[in-house]
Amino acid sequence: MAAAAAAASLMTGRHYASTAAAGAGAATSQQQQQQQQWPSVAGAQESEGTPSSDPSLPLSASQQQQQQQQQQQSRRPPLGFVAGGHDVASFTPDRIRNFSIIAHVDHGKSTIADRLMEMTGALGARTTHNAQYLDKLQVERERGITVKAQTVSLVYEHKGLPYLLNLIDTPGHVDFSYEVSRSLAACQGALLVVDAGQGIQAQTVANFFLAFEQGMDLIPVVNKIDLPAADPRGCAEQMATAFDLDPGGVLFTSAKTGQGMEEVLPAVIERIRAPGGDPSAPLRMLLFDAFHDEYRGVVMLVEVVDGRVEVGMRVAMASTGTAYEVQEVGLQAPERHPTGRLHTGQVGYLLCGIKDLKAARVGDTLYASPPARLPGFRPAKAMVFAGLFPLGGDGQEFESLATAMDKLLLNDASVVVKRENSEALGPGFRCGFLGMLHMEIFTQRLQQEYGASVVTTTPMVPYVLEMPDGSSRTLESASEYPVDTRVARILEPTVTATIICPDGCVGRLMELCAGRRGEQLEHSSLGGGRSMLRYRLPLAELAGDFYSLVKSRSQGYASFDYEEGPYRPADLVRLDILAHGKPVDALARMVARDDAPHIGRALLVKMKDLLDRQQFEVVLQAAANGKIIARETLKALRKNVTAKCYGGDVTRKRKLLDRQKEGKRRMKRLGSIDVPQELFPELMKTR
Ligand SMILES: Nc1nc2c(ncn2[C@@H]2O[C@H](COP(=O)(O)OP(=O)(O)OP(=O)(O)O)[C@@H](O)[C@H]2O)c(=O)[nH]1
Repeated sequence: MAAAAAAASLMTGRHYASTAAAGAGAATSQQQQQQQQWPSVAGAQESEGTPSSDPSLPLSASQQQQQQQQQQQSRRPPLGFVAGGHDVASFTPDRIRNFSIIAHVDHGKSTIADRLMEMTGALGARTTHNAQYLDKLQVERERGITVKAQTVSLVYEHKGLPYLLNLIDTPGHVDFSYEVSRSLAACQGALLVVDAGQGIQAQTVANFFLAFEQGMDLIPVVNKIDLPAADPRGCAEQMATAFDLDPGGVLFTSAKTGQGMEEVLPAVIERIRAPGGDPSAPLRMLLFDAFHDEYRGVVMLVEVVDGRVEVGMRVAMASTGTAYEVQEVGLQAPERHPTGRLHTGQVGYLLCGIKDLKAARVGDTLYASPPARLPGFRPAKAMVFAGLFPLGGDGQEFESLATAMDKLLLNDASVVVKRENSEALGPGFRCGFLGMLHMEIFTQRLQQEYGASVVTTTPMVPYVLEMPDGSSRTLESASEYPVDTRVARILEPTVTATIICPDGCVGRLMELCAGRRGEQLEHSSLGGGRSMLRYRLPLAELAGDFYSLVKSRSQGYASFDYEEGPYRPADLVRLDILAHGKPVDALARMVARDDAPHIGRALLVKMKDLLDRQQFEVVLQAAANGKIIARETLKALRKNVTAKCYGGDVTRKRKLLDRQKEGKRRMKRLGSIDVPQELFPELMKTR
């Protein structure tokens, strides 16, 4: 722990102050010199900016704020230096490690990241909340899952030498493996974490292969060894067998209690190779992530592959050739910490005052003079399409949705977007997502982070239509399926799904897959009471409640992952919902021919349920390829919401009417009928 105690924070002065004291014994003379210089920086600022005042008088709020700001500035190391007194230039590639943490969902990546930050002083005595620091997005905190990869730089002293460690926390869910592969491109190694109570899960296998394909150095970690049900040795053996790793090299940790955590960073330094790259070569940087800052424009996260970047330099994007002046550059530690420059092998942020959100393309190369382009990322392939429309139909709401989308797209480059016009919902966007969860998260982030109100239409997978003349085209929206023209064949995307579960659940999960048009490929035993099932399933069947059914049929013990499979012929029809005899384009969907009658009926019943506030009679019908297969009539109904308030209690009456008005504002006009916003997610779940 001596090394950990001597480790220094990069950023927060409070932490710097405490770690500097703790590490004073180990500090080098350069460090001490640097530490001594900082108070004089503060002193200079005080003498210039602060009017002298009587120290015995209480400070006003603005004076307190000013004092706090000055204290913060005074604790900050000068530009080019990081706390601990290290010049950023002293971190030559051999003293840098860029690593990631990969694991199945919930196996403890973010908690390990938090613990490492705490150990190196990057978090210090943080008390504000218990959620993981790197899970910054509201949606991440609410759902307790990581959606975006995050980056943080740590300084850690090992065998008397300071190292700059760049840690990238990654998401675990299958829908976000695109984020994982992007983060891995900026790393040379990873901690492969497994929960000691659960062992290897489907996403552990998928992430292992992602890292393995990129030739990364892997450190196996068995986490949560404090759990009563933990089987650390068994898990280590599983990892050694499944991934052909040395069982002696497995680390055992509890990120919760801190047990074994002191071995992690020394292992990172000793077992993960330093970044390659040539410090004397012309500058080349890989842009591996970006996000929008309201005041500073586009913030780019980069790995300096060769050379060095400095404030004032001009850098150009390889894809467009557009050049920008570097305004600020620094490390994420975990907040932005300007250093004035970044050297070969370092991972940090870059501000160039870019306002055009489309100018920074993740995966692009940035250079100072044209060198060879770095390999980018494989383009993300959209597997689920859905329409996104503003809740209100006016042009202003559309514009604000468009702006919100641009900002979010910068931070989530995996979404494919094009403009769409719906007869029922007006102007909006057709978006392609990596999966269902990805779609949900994207819309939730639009609402939470950018205040956009959106209506999402029923998601659809991309079908291929083969026409009798031999031509073919991709269908991304069911309303575009030609019911009047003969289609020779419809091909649908499939996936190869892997389910790992306790032996006792196999029967129930097989039944679930068979009911979803699944074809069994493999059923094998993994030993220790666990089985592996592999199925070919139509991707469309994974929409809706599939994940939750896998979980409920295995009491939460099964894990599920999939990879893309081939396209297969399918017998499908276009299912339309008609209001007053007119198809509502936003509600069209493709379904298996045999399922059309019961899905059509279920949709009408659900709509009738949700639409009971209409003020005139509405005829609802379902049609399969243009042929009516079900019908429901919604009687005109005017609820007198104030009926209960006889006796003339005006305030109560007004409250009720206000609530009714509020309800109306959340309505969306679909052709001639008003529907509540909840209609769309409810219909999505119906099958
Ligand atoms: N008992 C115990 N619980 C732990 C340990 N590490 C993490 N946890 C808990 O496990 C849960 C999941 O931890 P996270 O760190 O969010 O897991 P994650 O892998 O980052 O999850 P995703 O980001 O969603 O993939 C949380 O409730 C943690 O408090 C540990 O060592 N012991």
